[in-house]
Amino acid sequence: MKPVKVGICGLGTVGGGTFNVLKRNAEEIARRAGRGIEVAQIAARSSNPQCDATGTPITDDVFAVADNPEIDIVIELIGGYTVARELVMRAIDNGKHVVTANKALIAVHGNEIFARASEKGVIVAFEASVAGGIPIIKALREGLAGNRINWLAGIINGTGNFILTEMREKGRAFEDVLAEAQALGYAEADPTFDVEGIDAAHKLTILASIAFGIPLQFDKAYTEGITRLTTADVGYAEALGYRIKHLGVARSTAVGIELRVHPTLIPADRLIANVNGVMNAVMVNGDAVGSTLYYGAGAGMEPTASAVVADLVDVTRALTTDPTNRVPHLAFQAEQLSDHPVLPIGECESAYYLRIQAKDHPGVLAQLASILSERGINIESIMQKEAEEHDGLVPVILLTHRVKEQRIDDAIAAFEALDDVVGSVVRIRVEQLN
Ligand SMILES: NC(=O)C1=CN([C@@H]2O[C@H](COP(=O)(O)OP(=O)(O)OC[C@H]3O[C@@H](n4cnc5c(N)ncnc54)[C@H](O)[C@@H]3O)[C@@H](O)[C@H]2O)C=CC1
Ligand SMILES: N[C@@H](CC=O)C(=O)O
Ligand code: NA
Repeated sequence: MKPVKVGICGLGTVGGGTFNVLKRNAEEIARRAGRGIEVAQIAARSSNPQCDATGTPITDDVFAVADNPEIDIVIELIGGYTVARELVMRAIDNGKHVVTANKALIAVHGNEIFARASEKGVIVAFEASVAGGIPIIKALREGLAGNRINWLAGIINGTGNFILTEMREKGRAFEDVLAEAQALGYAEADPTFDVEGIDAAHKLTILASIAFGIPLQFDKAYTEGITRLTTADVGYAEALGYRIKHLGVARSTAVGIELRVHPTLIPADRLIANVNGVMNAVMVNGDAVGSTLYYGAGAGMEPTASAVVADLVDVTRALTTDPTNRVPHLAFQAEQLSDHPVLPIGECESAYYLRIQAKDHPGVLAQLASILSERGINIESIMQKEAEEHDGLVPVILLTHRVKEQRIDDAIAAFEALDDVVGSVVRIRVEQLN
């Protein structure tokens, strides 16, 4: 059988990795796909020193790939929402299948893209868009298809986890580690997407749709990054037996779906609390299977290429078998997506770590405790440190039981109104992830 012809758009970290893996493992890949996969054209603005593409036709126009009648599958690896969207739509309109690593594109324009792909009878595959090399989309769509998914929680930004790990283990400065993550090809073109949680929110949006059968709703995701975390809070969390990780959490409740990305305290003995560096991990809890955990490299040249190539193999197989019997884009049949609402953050429930800077006066603790008890918030533990010599302020650290976020917001406002409390209260969510 003749090889499937693919075009790579964007020859950066992931594009270069994809070319290299396709070339190095060509024989193995053809044995799995049932036919060869040949890169017939590349669109790139410049060459990539980590990838020798000599002999493959190169253009600087990505639309030339989408319009190339020889090409069966367009691989979008340029990133961004604008040109990438036009490119993918053009490829679909031309009847081509698409493989992309672009979570921003899928989270924001996926509903439109999938509708057009279904109309045209083509596949859009995006395994590399979430958690890099971990086959989490395949696991959710296929491996867990018998379950009602209760919740999922993941470390889904490699750059952010790399920064937190290096800061905690080696005391390195934030900016210094971020620059290294960029040099290693982990970071987004705009690294504020990584450190402000936007990239993780893109990925969480995709996972939640596949887990719960809801349309993609990135605009409803609550997003908080890692830039406001302090080493003091990392230390206090450890003293209480927790690690702080940047998590994406999606939970199905009777009234709606929680969709939130934020730093989170996790008990230090959980496997996911020990996922370090660029590694990602996603826990998925299903009613039949219980809790499961998926772990692997969340970013980088070849780990991400691994997922891109797996999608190419899937599409190639689908081309040679019954094209009407495909796994739906969001795991549920398009006409079966549910309108179960995504909840505003105030309606979401979790436990909380609170750090309050209090004046060293008797009775402060009693005031704090009564504010919580008046609002029906139970205290799990309380820790009061020595007064800091330079300002005489006492850090008071409280862990609460689970409660709706709006009640904690209300308690924090009452704390901050006390004469004996100075500055803003630090609030970090806590998840047990059992
Ligand atoms: N780097 C990583 O570890 C991962 C990246 N991704 C996603 O993969 C995509 C690509 O990311 P990277 O390879 O890291 O980015 P990159 O910046 O290394 O590569 C993108 C390449 O596309 C080229 N490009 C951009 N616009 C173009 C245009 N209009 N015409 C021709 N070439 C164009 C750029 O010159 C660059 O060489 C993004 O959507 C990113 O979010 C997903 C998972 C992991
Ligand atoms: N910038 C992203 C790349 C992979 O999706 C990350 O750091 O996780
Ligand atoms: Na993946």
